[in-house]
Amino acid sequence: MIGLHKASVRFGTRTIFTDTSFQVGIGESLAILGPNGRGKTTMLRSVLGFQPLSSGRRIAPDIAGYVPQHGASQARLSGLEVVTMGRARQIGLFGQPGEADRQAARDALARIGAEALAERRYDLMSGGQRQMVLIARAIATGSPALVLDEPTSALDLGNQARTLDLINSLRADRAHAVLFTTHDPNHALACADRVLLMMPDGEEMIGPVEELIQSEPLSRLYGVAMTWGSLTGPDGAQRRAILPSFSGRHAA
Ligand SMILES: Nc1ncnc2c1ncn2[C@@H]1O[C@H](COP(=O)(O)OP(=O)(O)OP(=O)(O)O)[C@@H](O)[C@H]1O
Repeated sequence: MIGLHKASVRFGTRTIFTDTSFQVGIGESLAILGPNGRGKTTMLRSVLGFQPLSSGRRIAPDIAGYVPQHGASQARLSGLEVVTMGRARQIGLFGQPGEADRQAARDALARIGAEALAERRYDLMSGGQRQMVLIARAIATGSPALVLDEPTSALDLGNQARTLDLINSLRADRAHAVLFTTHDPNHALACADRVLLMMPDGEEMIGPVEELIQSEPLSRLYGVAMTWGSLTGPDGAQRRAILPSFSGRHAA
């Protein structure tokens, strides 16, 4: 279980959120959406205990798997070594990673289809490659709570699909609670059970994906008209996607 209980964060006179409560249970995923600078990262950092609360409390296990928005480069470590760092709790303060830790790290890379990054230098990787390694590091922690800050922001479309599939498989395995932020409402449709909308006026709305991923609240959220479009999936089935008004402009 991961979340906040009547939590508030203020920076000086500026309130980011007030009296916010939500809980994500095992087997569930919750997506946070909101405009730039509204406070999504601050909310994740509050859940993780990195951001002190002005009031209220957080609900989280001792260790959570965390994928930050930007992965700082770490000198001369391989992808596998960075993922193995996720095993810190199992390794202990003065311990050395063993074969079981390295295998858990390899398994985590394989789970996201990033085995090829194991032997590459992390500090020389692209932003998207680092993001894949950090997702694997979060999985390798073995924590039941995963907190991902815009996990698909630097990824190409194939890796976005793999990451959304991964989040789906994590909630389907009934062993993880997943909390993530995104700027793409279709990613919430793809792999979230509930969403928390951080509205521009300071209000927060929380509810099932089917209720809140809708034209009216999303148009208010972003200040851009949002409409449904229909498309045919690879299996021939009809699907719906929610799109901003600029979609398809100048398309043939
Ligand atoms: N430690 C801090 N002290 C003061 N202000 C801060 C601090 N951390 C964040 N902020 C401010 O709080 C606001 C929310 O920032 P945050 O990074 O949480 O937004 P966000 O919704 O994740 O944005 P984006 O979508 O652009 O990533 C911003 O205006 C930011 O400058």
